Amino acid sequence: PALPAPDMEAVDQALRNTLAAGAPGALARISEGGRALSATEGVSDKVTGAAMDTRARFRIGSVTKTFSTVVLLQLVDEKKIELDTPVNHYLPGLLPDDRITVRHLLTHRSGLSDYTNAMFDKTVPGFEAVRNKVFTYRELVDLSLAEPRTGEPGAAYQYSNTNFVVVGMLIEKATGKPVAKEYERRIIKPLKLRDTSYVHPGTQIAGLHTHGYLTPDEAGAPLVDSTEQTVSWAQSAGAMISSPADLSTFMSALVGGRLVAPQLLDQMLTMTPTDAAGTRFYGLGLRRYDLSCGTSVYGHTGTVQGFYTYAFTTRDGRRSVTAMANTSNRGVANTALGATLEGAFCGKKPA
Ligand SMILES: C[C@@H](NC(=O)[C@@H](C)NC(=O)CCCC[C@H](NC(=O)C[NH3+])C(=O)[O-])C(=O)O
Repeated sequence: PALPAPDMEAVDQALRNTLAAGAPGALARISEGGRALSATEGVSDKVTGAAMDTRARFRIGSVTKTFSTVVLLQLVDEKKIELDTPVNHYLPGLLPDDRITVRHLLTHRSGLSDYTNAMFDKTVPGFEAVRNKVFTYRELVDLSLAEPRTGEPGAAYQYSNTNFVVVGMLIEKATGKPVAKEYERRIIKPLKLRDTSYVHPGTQIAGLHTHGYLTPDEAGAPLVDSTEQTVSWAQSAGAMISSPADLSTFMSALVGGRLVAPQLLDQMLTMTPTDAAGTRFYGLGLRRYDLSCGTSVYGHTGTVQGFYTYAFTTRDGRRSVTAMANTSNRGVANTALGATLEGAFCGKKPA
């Protein structure tokens, strides 16, 4: 069934609400049938006053997890990795439990704790301590293994960046190549994603880009320009750079079967609920949101210092939406910005 036309007034109101909540800027870009509708509010650079621009690049945070999942599932299709094989079979001795499988990583059911909770317990000091640091994958995994596990393998969904750091290790072990090369040749080149790159440990966002501003824990404290960082604390769990158009191209190509084999896409789309209301789900490195109008959308969210992103598409990939606010922390952006999805996919609310 055709979707109702996007309600751009509602989308823009959601952006204005995001600014009222403290974001310097916010944007939404809706692509459908080769056309794009855009909405922007506020500034992408607090110093120059440059306006938010849907052509600009930015840090996509955990949307990176879906890119990493695509690469891993291509390796599964090539019989280099099996989903239900223990991780320690490929990376001997890495994890303290031989029962943790590759699938547990992609579904956040490994029980491995998320080292970023302690790392960023104090938001700005935590960020300043790591923004120029370069970690090895092993160092990040060791941070996690120093903490108690959150549960038995396979027992429950518990979001953890550690899972996708291990996914990066699996990709590099199976291919003998850095993940940057695998993203490039398996996704970025084939889809011609000209604004998408993985430049870890570089700290710059090349070309036209949005500045990100981290909101401190202390109410009223000045925002911190967090645009430049290595994102080495996240890497294959969150260090990708992209643009609204590229993310929409990626998400619609994914659900359209252009990136992973059909039976593996089916597994990626096999969801378990992650919220009490039963409207939020997680599959393999992919979220599903069930919107108020009954439409299910698929994609991922991303939180990296100074940037909050939603990148979602319909099941048939016909309509894709990228929304982004250039601040993060204290839920400043999430809720208000999330309302863009309702306007973009559900159209005008019934009177
Ligand atoms: C949940 C989210 N995950 C991600 O995008 C990953 C890469 N980011 C995080 O885990 C947040 C790290 C702290 C950010 C910092 N927060 C703090 O420092 C809190 N003390 C910030 O808000 O910028 C997702 O999937 O949407």
